[in-house]
Amino acid sequence: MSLPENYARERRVATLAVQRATIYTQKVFHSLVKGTVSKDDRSPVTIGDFGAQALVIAAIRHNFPDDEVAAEEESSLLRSNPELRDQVWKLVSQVCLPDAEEDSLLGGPLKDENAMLDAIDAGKSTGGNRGRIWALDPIDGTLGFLRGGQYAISLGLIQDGEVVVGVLGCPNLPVDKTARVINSESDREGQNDDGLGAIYSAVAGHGASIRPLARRRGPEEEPIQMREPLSLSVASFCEGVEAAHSSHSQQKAIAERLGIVAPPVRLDSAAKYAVIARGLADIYLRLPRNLSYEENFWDHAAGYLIVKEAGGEVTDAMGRRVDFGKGRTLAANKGIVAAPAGIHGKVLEAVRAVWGS
Ligand SMILES: Nc1ncnc2c1ncn2[C@@H]1O[C@H](COP(=O)(O)OS(=O)(=O)O)[C@@H](OP(=O)(O)O)[C@H]1O
Ligand SMILES: [Mg+2]
Ligand SMILES: [Mg+2]
Ligand SMILES: [Mg+2]
Repeated sequence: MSLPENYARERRVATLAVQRATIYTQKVFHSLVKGTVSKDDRSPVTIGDFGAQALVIAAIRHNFPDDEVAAEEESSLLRSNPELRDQVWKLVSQVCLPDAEEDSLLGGPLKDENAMLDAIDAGKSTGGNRGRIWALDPIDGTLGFLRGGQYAISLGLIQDGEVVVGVLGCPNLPVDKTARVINSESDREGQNDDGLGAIYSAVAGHGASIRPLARRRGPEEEPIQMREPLSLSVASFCEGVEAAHSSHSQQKAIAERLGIVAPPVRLDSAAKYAVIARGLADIYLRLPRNLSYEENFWDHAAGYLIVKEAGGEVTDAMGRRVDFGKGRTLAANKGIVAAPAGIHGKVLEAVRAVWGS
């Protein structure tokens, strides 16, 4: 089989599929704000996850019918709950891209509820290190999504165990690299939402780029590059919000050891990868508190490639290469350390001193 040189078609389809799914999740979020969807239970998350997964997988299957997809959700809850299913379908059936030609590239609207359920269930690949497998998280950072903070639609193409295409839709990240990163609805006060929403993408060996989410037509892609901080004393790091997912105290000790003085930027989801790739912060630390936890590979595939292609290095917390060919989880790895290539070694030394033993 001859390999496509730069995966241009894969990147284009993935970017548009992620754009369509973000339009959908924003619709869900607004119906949540308006009160048409209740915030008390998990339904907004569920409606968001299921619909976004259906929209992305339908687009992939339309364009690459021989590829496998491994995605977070499956449809049994929707099949047994007609009311929820109707809510999802009502929103899914309204979503299209602003540009008709681009929308038809994705296969146009989904046909009916059954097509939606089938698309959701086409995400059951078990992963592995052979062939082409798309890893999809339809909403990563579900808690951030609910809060009106950061969440991401994360889509990566893994070929023979290597990530070759990565796309991250980040509806609540600024396009402008000097803007503030919000992480809740209340952070937005006084801020103009117009500049929010970016899609990051990367192809192995071909760099990473950003484009605004809301652009109507044309590429408007801009290459991105990480900052190489002149000294660690001016660097900043980002970490997750949930103290159960990573050790804030150990991450603080590592930052102190490195001479980092700025407080951590805390945000949910794979948007953390986008934030360092864009130069809004420098280092992403995810040191597990629970050593038996295996990271889902869809939480990392896209972000990993975007950071690498923006000039970064990404390993696990023990300095090992991140292995995406082990199934639906990163079974051979623990935690994540992502930093500009020039300082990654130093960061790892500090991680080893504080955590490695
Ligand atoms: N115990 C534990 N340790 C590490 N990671 C876990 C754990 N439990 C869940 N998850 C996964 O975390 C995903 C959300 O990651 P975040 O980076 O947004 O979380 S955090 O902000 O760091 O707290 C989240 O993804 P989503 O479910 O898509 O939101 C989970 O896949
Ligand atoms: Mg996730
Ligand atoms: Mg998810
Ligand atoms: Mg989840």
